[in-house]
Amino acid sequence: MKLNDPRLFRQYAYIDGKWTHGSEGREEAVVDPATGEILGHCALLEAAQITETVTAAENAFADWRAINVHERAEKLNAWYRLLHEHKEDLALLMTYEQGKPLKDARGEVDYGASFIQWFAEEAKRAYGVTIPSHIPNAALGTIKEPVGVSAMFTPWNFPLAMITRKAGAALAAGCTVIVKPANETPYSALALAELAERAGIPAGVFNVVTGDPATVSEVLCNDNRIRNISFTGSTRVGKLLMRQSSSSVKRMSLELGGNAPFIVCDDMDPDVAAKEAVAAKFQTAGQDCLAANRLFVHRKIYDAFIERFLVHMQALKVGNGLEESDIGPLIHKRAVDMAKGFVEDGVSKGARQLGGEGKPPGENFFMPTLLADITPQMRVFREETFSPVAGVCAFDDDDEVIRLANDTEYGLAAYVYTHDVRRIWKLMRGLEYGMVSVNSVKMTGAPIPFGGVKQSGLGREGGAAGLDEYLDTKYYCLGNMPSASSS
Ligand SMILES: NC(=O)c1ccc[n+]([C@@H]2O[C@H](COP(=O)([O-])OP(=O)(O)OC[C@H]3O[C@@H](n4cnc5c(N)ncnc54)[C@H](O)[C@@H]3O)[C@@H](O)[C@H]2O)c1
Ligand SMILES: N[C@@H](CC=O)C(=O)O
Repeated sequence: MKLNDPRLFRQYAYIDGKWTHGSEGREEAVVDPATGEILGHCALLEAAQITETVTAAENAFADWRAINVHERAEKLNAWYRLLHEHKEDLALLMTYEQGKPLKDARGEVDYGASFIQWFAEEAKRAYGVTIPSHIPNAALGTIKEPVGVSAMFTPWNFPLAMITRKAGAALAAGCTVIVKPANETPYSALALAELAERAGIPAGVFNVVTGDPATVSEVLCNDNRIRNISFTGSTRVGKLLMRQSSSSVKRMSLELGGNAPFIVCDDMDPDVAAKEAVAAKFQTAGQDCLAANRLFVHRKIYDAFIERFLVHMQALKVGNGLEESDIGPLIHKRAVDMAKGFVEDGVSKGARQLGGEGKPPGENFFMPTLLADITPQMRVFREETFSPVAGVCAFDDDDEVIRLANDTEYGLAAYVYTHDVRRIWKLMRGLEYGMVSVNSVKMTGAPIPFGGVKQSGLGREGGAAGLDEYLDTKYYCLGNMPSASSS
């Protein structure tokens, strides 16, 4: 891996401003999912080292929260600028460890950096309120205070932006942070630590620990000094962290799985809708919580839509992310086997397999596939495929499609395509999802409250709500105050 700035490639954990290996010398290989080559290693820290990290973050908290918010914002803005300055290296690191095409990796660096800048500004407006008093001669109000040391578990599909969306908010609010990146993609996180240090973020404020996920989560979830746990990943692991954290009653933000419906009404041009559906499905090889998993298309345009979808899907180039491809590898062989399982299950229950031809360019690649005529009995309908496998079925009216789309335990994001304003309103209100995007594939960004309902998660990331996840509201009552009136 040839970086312009080789110091961005770090293989040790970053604790209290120091680069640290595991105290027992244990480490794990990090593999390029496109080629299977070993890129390097990451340290497997021992439980005692995780506890020491909490101590460092706890010690740093008093000073960090006390810094004037404008000064904190200055440091965060310096970090933001460094991400842009090193965009090419960060994108390259990401493509090597995650596999996504370089153009998408560059997009993620921009996306990730935008959270840091946005929260640096938003923290200046973390206002409390004054409350007209019901108590004679009292002054009532609220102030916002940082919750304390915050631990973050982040996924391999967006190795940089899922860190900055959490850490940008937490640091801006005055919290200190411990990030545990996915073992598949530690290098983006460690490069962020290197840049945080260069930006002047003090030792102990931003820490990156690597290690066995179960060991790290056991320590962090049970430590009383950790006041907030934020996780992005599978619903299965989210539930595990909730259980582990219950002993110490922590704040929790969970961004879990999605099973996004993509609804196309009969007033749409099938080609336009199909092109958008392909864009909403195949980014990051379908390993995206926002990926359009189930396509619901009005029966009148169903066949035409499928025909155009296949044309756009088959135009996508599958290959190594370093070689101008559109679809890179899946994260590991297990994910390829999962994708095959969805196809086999659907076909065995009557779905038509469309696409998927051609020889994959490597063991971890999967050719984009559409399963037509899917039913709620199939796994592709019920589960998030997290792969380039999509399912499509026809619907006849709006009530039916709302029922079908809501027939899932998930509720993260939904897409609606129609120009009929009455249908837009009906579908938008009827869909049990945290986010509904109408006639647009792009819906995310720093200012929006990203998050789900049902088993897709708790809390919001991004926007003012994202900052609030890291702030406690303190109510004050100043009694017996000299007052011009009783309020
Ligand atoms: N929402 C997302 O952005 C997102 C991201 C990654 C994976 N996923 C989900 O994961 C599934 C497939 O990925 P997978 O096989 O790697 O899933 P997984 O559930 O085994 O792992 C998901 C992530 O959780 C972490 N993890 C596992 N055990 C943990 C623990 N005890 N404590 C803390 N973190 C732990 C892993 O390091 C990994 O990064 C997909 O179907 C998808 O639903 C979702
Ligand atoms: N694509 C999502 C991340 C989920 O996997 C986002 O934009 O935040």
